[in-house]
Amino acid sequence: MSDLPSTDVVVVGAGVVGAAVFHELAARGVAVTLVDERRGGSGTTAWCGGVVRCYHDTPELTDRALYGWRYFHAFARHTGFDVRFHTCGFLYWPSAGRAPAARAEAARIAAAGAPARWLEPDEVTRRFGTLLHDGSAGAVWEPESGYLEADEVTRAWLRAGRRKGGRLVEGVRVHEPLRRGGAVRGVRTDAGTLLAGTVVLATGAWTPELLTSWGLPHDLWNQAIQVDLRHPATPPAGQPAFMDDVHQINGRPDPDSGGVYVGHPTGRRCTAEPQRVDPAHSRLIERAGGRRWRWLDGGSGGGGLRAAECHAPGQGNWVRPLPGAPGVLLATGFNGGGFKMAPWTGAEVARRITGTDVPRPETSTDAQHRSVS
Ligand SMILES: NCCCC(=O)O
Repeated sequence: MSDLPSTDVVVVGAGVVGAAVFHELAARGVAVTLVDERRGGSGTTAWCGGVVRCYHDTPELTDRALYGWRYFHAFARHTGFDVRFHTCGFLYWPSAGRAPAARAEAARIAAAGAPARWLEPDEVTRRFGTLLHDGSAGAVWEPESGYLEADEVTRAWLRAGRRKGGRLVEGVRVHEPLRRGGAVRGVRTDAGTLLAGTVVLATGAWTPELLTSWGLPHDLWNQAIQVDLRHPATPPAGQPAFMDDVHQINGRPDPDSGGVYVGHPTGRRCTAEPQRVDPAHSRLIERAGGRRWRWLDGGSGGGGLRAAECHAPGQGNWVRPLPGAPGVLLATGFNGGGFKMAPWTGAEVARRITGTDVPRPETSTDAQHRSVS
């Protein structure tokens, strides 16, 4: 007996990744049900900075991110809903010794149709010098990258997925897998059983404890992330989103408040529950960030976020079957970068379930994106 209507695919977790998978499957005519114990988008996604950039240290991850970059630039065409892509630009400083590889990867990104190029140190200083303390290293510059509001994107995917026939079940907890003949064929929930051909776990930071409670071995873990909202004395005009492997900081502007989000890795393992901002870590953020950005000298703090990210070994990005649990697909372990990978994840899950490739998303402005400003 099924207490919720049976479905081809049940997706567990209505964060940004689960919502992307839900929409992609529904758009492709798959009967899909998305279940979350909370309102969709109200978990870790509610705290997500929504940065979308192309550059990564490996071509495989860059290509996945490029897929997302193109998709987000054509979000309305894919979903029917308009969500603004804030193209504040993205600046990436590689760690010492990686500059030649970063320069080559920027050229590869540009050849793939997304504006990106290597800026020599004097050009970094010329463009961003009023903002910088340390502009001495070269950097990758992506003028058409930036961020989207993750909660808006998630709710748009959920609405679009429902309009395309997907079923969204919020406020219902998934307890355990339903096993039939050696495979997982659904889940038991607060609302009864839900039979499904495939179970997709898009459970983010809840994945490690979920798998442990299901008795399934895994090597995923959660790491605490802290990102502070800083309010410079003078709002920094022209502030790009950034990732800095020299000083170990990342962030993006927040025009609504005139501030800038700045994060610095905590390196600490944690449970899935959101935490309060740790003032000791805020001091580390201020110190590390102040080595790069001049505006961190003055100004004030304005809160921030401290939450858990699900990490996987190696380069992460686990969109794959779960060993020992036929019928289960994992879509997690993005090591903090799940937002920009969500479109690729939706396409990859759809490919694995339907056995067909998903065409690369084209933006209406692909051609004009070939030249770098
Ligand atoms: N956790 C923030 C990472 C952002 C990014 O990967 O671009």
